[in-house]
Amino acid sequence: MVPVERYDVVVAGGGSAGLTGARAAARLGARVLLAEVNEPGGDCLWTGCVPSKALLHAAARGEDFGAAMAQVRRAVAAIAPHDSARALEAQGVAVVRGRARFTGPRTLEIEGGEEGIRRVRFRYALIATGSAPSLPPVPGLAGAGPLTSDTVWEPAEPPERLVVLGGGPIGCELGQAFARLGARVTVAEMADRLLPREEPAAGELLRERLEGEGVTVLTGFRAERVTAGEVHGAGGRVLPFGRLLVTTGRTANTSGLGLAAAGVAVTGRDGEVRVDSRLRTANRRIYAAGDVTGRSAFTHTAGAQAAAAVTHALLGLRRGPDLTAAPWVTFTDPEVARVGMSAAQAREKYGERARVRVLSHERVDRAVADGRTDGFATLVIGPGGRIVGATVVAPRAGETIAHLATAVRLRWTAGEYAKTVHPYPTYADGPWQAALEEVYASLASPGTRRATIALLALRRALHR
Ligand SMILES: Cc1cc2nc3c(=O)[nH]c(=O)nc-3n(C[C@H](O)[C@H](O)[C@H](O)COP(=O)(O)OP(=O)(O)OC[C@H]3O[C@@H](n4cnc5c(N)ncnc54)[C@H](O)[C@@H]3O)c2cc1C
Ligand SMILES: NC(=O)c1ccc[n+]([C@@H]2O[C@H](COP(=O)([O-])OP(=O)(O)OC[C@H]3O[C@@H](n4cnc5c(N)ncnc54)[C@H](O)[C@@H]3O)[C@@H](O)[C@H]2O)c1
Repeated sequence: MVPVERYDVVVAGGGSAGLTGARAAARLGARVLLAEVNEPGGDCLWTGCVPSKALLHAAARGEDFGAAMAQVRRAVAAIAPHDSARALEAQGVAVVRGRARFTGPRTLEIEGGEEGIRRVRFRYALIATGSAPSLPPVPGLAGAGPLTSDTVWEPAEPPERLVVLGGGPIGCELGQAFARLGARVTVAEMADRLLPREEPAAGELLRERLEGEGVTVLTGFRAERVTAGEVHGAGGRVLPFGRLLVTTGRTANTSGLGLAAAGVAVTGRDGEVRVDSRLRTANRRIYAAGDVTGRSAFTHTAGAQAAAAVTHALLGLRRGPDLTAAPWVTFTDPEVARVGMSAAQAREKYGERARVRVLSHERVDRAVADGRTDGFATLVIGPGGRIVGATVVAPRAGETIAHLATAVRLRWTAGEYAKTVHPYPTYADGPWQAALEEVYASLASPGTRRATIALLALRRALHR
């Protein structure tokens, strides 16, 4: 009979959410066990953020394919020790290699570790099992041996005639990187533009940039079937390919987790773990964070959710993460960075009370000096003049968006944002100038103008 071990917190999955959740629980003094089926690190480290950013960096430097792949391996190897079982154990987290499966509302089993099956009883559990690439139900697609973001890191040479199906963040980042590394790339997107969740101008600008680099971009392309070496789209469009890379979305990892035994509900549509605003599942002792919830698609938001979930479970503190002000970045060249609402979302929510300021980077001296005036900054302003969203498209836009995230979180007005003097010449000057324009526009309103003219006249009389 296998003895039952007892822990305050058991974490299933050692990716961005699980690592942060386990460390946070250990820091609070809890007995924590982390179960991970592979090496800890998750998608971000092994097949996601880290390799894709390393690949983009190597591609931007004009390295050859072999050198770029070596850079990918170096980056992963340099970061892996920080997420390793050994590092976690040193931080007070017990780690077991194996697959976790709930056997009841307060128990789970971990199978596959060196010690065979482990039986565990928990006070709280955190489901952090992430997501996996999903293939759309296109006849012939699975049989064509498509690459995904899980497997694209294997080729020794640039894939010849690469068709990337899906022009979201993964498709655009990898499509640009592989094109710069010498592959002939087509990106085929179902929507009418690339990055359809972002400001329309961002997708259009990226399209121009990619086409300028020799990538073929097809929008409004819905794949209907795949035959030997060809993707057939609606309207008779045919795309020949050497390799296919499918980047059309991801599915939550919930199968085989024993969720029914644990009383954890999943959403009907996509099978994600259903959570409330405190990240609690239908079983109040079990929380979930990260991609598996469908409410987070980024490493930083996964970590924020996991830390909030563990704090709530162990200390009862109601500190849900405020993801309305969590920024995100697509690391193409130029980068597309966003926080909060798009212009369209704000107009839908606030109607006439929404205002949008767009500043072309032709007016940002740093962009002029760099010869990179193709970008722009958008400030989305809601009721009371508050900044409710922003987009920056530029080199290193991800750095610029961080300050705007503070503005959105603290509900600053454009005037308050403009009070922080920004360094010159930087790309951060773009949103700052956009905020200043908003301030100048309010100064030009008839009421304010009358008041300043009256004050001027008074001061003239006093100081002749
Ligand atoms: C190509 C690509 C690029 C990306 N770039 C970025 C980026 O630049 N910035 C960004 O913020 N995000 C990026 N992302 C998204 C980011 O990687 C994910 O949002 C993040 O990894 C999600 O973290 P997670 O903890 O929810 O899941 P994961 O990191 O996937 O971790 C889940 C872990 O659970 C384990 N697991 C699954 N089932 C079980 C089980 N039953 N028992 C035990 N363990 C289990 C898995 O092995 C895995 O290690 C990118 C993703 C991809 C694919
Ligand atoms: N830099 C980052 O932070 C980063 C980078 C990569 C991925 N991610 C995250 O990972 C998640 C997954 O990314 P993704 O790009 O795979 O998914 P996604 O859902 O963001 O984009 C998939 C794209 O594929 C298109 N599509 C769907 N079915 C199609 C079909 N049959 N034919 C053609 N196009 C089709 C969609 O319209 C969409 O634009 C996202 O939520 C993303 O935010 C983040």
